[in-house]
Amino acid sequence: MVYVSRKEHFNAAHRLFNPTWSDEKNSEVFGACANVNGHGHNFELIVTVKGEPHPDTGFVIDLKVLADLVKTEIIDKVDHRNLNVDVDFMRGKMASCEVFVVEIWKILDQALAQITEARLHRIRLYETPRNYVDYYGE
Ligand SMILES: Nc1nc2c(c(=O)[nH]1)N=C([C@H](O)[C@H](O)COP(=O)(O)OP(=O)(O)OP(=O)(O)O)CN2
Repeated sequence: MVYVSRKEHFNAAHRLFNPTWSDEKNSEVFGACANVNGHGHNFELIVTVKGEPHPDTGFVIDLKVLADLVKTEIIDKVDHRNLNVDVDFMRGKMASCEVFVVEIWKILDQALAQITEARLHRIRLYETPRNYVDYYGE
């Protein structure tokens, strides 16, 4: 089994708040991340796919194919957007990295299954250079 990864970059804004809570409680729990007009991040998304190298190509997946898939399925939908208001698959959800990475997984897992036998292994999402989350589909 070989693990192949592609890293992409995007900018997006979000606001962390729970609409069922008061402004005071949101500020208490989320601090400045609950500010009404949101805040932005330079995200890094690392998508790792696993599989056996194909005997003819030596590829688990053509990295150009993986790059195009991540771009069309995710980056084009989130880059320079507000996750709370502009991104269909995040509408009505908490815009935390944890929730975001699970939604990204659902989309990529389904899209990959249509083009290859290689499987999604991990999605790593950096929100800042020091904060990141990993999701393995479990
Ligand atoms: N479990 C989570 N905690 C937090 C999330 C999240 O998505 N999941 N998000 C945030 C904020 O959106 C943001 O990431 C906070 O940034 P900040 O604290 O400024 O982090 P930095 O790495 O830029 O700065 P440090 O000073 O190094 O912490 C908050 N929590």
